Amino acid sequence: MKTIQIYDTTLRDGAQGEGVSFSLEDKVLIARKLDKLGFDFIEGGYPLSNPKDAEFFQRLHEKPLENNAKLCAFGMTRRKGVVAKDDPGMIALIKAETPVVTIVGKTSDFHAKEVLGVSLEENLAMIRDTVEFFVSEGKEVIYDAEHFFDGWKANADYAPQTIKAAAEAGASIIVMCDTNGGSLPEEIAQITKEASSAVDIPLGIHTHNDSELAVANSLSAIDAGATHVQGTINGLGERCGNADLISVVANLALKKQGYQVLGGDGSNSGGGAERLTELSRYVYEIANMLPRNGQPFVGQSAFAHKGGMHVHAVAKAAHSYEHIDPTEVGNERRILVSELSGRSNILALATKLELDKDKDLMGRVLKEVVELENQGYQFEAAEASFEILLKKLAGTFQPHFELIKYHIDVDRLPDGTPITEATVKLQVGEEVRHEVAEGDGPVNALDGALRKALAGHFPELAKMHLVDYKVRVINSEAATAASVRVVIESRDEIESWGTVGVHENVIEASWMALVDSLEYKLCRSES
Ligand SMILES: CC(=O)SCCNC(=O)CCNC(=O)[C@H](O)C(C)(C)COP(=O)(O)OP(=O)(O)OC[C@H]1O[C@@H](n2cnc3c(N)ncnc32)[C@H](O)[C@@H]1OP(=O)(O)O
Ligand SMILES: CC(=O)C(=O)O
Repeated sequence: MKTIQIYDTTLRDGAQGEGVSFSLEDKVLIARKLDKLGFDFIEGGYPLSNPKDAEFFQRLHEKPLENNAKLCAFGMTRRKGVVAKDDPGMIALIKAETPVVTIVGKTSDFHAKEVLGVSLEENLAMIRDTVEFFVSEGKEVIYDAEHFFDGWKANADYAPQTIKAAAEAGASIIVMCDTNGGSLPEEIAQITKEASSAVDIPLGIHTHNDSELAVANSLSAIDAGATHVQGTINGLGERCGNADLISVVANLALKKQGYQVLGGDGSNSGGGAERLTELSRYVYEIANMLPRNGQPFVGQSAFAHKGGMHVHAVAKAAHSYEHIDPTEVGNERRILVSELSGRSNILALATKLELDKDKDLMGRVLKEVVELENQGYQFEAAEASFEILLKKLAGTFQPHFELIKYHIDVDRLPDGTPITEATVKLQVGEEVRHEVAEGDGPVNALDGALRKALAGHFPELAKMHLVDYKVRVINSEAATAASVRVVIESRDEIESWGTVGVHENVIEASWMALVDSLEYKLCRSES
């Protein structure tokens, strides 16, 4: 069984992705999470680059990681014409006080000559001096060979000299970087084999996803002998991102034979992979990014079945349309309801809700879904509305409140400020509640008034909030008389859920989606 070291660079290369910006606190939280989940190396940042990264290392020095992950500080080789110990980059790396430093250096003769503007000999000296300096300071040095594959293809005499210089100077691993992300798996395999005869220390792989091959290229290098893989959670990173470690780990733990990762036992039974979904969502949440539904293994849609024929087969044998059991990566199977559904979709959801599964009810629900989708409803992103519809048709739905009336005023002050006020009158049990609220717009005001009216009876509503509101015109040829579909996403501390409303009037469509959202929360709180 071969152990593959997993090296995470979400906090450094991941932060180089467009739209990614971690606060110091975010970085600390992510590092601790990765450590807990058994990652071998965590690259925390580039201390020369900015005070936040430098402070990150200080924070982790004061309160170190608690498990086995080694913390790495990243930097480049010494500048041309400077003695390593006097280079500000080296000084910043020493100050980071990490057990490991990761040094990026040039493999490509073009980059050395044209980009750095140094001779090929000076580039080798920069690599050698830098690695020797850190080794003499008692550091483990990981050497990231930038543009490794492109450099090797362009000059197969010079590229090996660069990694030999790092190895002879005491680096512990040479990491072959597909920096521009343009290589193919067969090239990666071939060059990895050639590199392994140039140096006798372990090889690692670091790939970018510009050709959508970062994960495949990482696996290809591992099959060709690399024992260390670098990447980021969810594939965040410069341009099109880095290899997504979620997929790399899942493939190594569950698909490929003979590899051991994240402390798993290498038995291809999920060891190390069960918390990947949790990790992926944690990083999205901290990065304040929307998760990618179609992300392999961990995305919301990774095990979502929509077509009636698929759902019919999955009910008999899940593996008929699933490559692994979703629980092996901590994900779950979802059955979607739409006009493409058959009775099997409805049956699966009724089973989940423990509803009576008579054939007649399933037929009625399916007919209603097809009819409503024809009017513009969509239940795919509105599972909570579907659940309420199912209960209504099954006769088990008990509304928690009834609308008597709502009223909305939008005024514009002389200075141009718009003011929106909503009044809601509800029957809640024996009581009539009449409340008014102001809001940023009609829906916000309506939501405020509705919650005020219900707060006394249902304090649990305080724990939920709206996270997304989408409006779509659905029969645009009818111009202003067109219907609109409103989809609202809500969440509480446990889950998120979607609801839908369709009407010619956007306020009424919003009201329908709002009411379903609150009713769903109240039903869940009772169960
Ligand atoms: C493949 C990768 O992802 S490598 C990591 C890339 N990440 C980043 O660039 C993010 C962090 N970077 C930074 O904060 C800044 O670029 C710094 C602090 C490192 C340097 O900033 P500056 O000194 O203003 O230089 P600038 O960014 O404009 O240019 C890079 C400099 O590094 C030099 N350089 C680049 N790579 C190397 C290397 N491997 N070894 C030595 N010097 C290098 C360049 O020649 C250039 O120096 P020059 O202007 O004297 O020619
Ligand atoms: C080191 C690195 O990030 C790269 O070459 O892509």
